[in-house]
Amino acid sequence: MLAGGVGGSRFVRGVREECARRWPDGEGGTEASVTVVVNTGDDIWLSGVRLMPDFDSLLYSLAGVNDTERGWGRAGETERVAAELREWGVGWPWFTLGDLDLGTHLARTAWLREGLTPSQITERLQQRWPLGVRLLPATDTEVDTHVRVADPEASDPEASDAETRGKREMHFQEWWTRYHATLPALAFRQQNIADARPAPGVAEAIADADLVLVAPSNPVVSIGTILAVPGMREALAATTAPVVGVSPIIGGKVVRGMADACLPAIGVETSAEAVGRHYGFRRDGGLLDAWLVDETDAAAAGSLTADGLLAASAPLWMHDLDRSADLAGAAIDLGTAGRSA
Ligand SMILES: C[C@H](OP(=O)(O)O)C(=O)O
Repeated sequence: MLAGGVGGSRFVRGVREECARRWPDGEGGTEASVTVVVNTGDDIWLSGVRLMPDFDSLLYSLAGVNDTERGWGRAGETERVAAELREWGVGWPWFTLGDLDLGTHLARTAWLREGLTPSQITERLQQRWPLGVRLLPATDTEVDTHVRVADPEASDPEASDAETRGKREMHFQEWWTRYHATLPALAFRQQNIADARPAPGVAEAIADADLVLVAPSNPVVSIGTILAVPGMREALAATTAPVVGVSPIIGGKVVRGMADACLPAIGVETSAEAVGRHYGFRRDGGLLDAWLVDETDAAAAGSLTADGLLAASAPLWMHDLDRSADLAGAAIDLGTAGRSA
């Protein structure tokens, strides 16, 4: 499965639940083996520590130690260290690091300093709780996403170059957290992306899969970053497993997050059909064998089907674990249909 952290967590928990329903192993787990290839484009160095927000969201959520009310971070979190950092003028005052969360970042940074790779570290972090799925970072290379934004205040009177006037670039986390994606995004750029390779185990997991699911995550900064890693698209094109995507857009609106602020930068409309066509179908050299949209977007599925593509509709709202599992079941069924088609 390919996933980001927010929509990704809910969907992955649904997949784990649905696998336990369909293929129980008698101990409350499942015989199915689920591997999640996690977006690393949101990662950042901040206050001297390495953050991997999507990986940590998945880790905390699958472990059941996440803050379900805020939708991010650890349950029972305190912010004493963040208050001290603010006094020292270290880090970003608008980006609060919780104390428990900082423990994870400190451990990760200590292991990085010891020479471990991000995939070795994520493996270590997963040993603390039985997650029931395996999480792999998409790549071990630091591919932090930067956003080029339109900002009239960035006008540098000295700048003679129309290309740079009224524009500036910032880390994705600053755009997302400080500006809540309100500065119009012109482009997204992942640092070092040309030198990146899929992390160890990623290409093998895709090659050996019976089914590949694309979570209803942000198509630009989460799934888009995973797909931008050189070698990833080739691995997905080569697998014999059906690739089934789930739309992150319902009725022309984002389910959560701010994908609608990202899609215009890549010239894609905020609609279930447009995102499906943007991923493209394997028949035409794209990503998908099948695309799952919400029932309210049944017309989009009809329009894709009329073009000879496999698409279906099902309830996509993941209000609770049961509904997330039902959605995962619909995606698995669509994959089975894709395989026999
Ligand atoms: C909702 C979506 O979640 P993610 O891509 O982190 O899974 C997003 O943040 O736009």
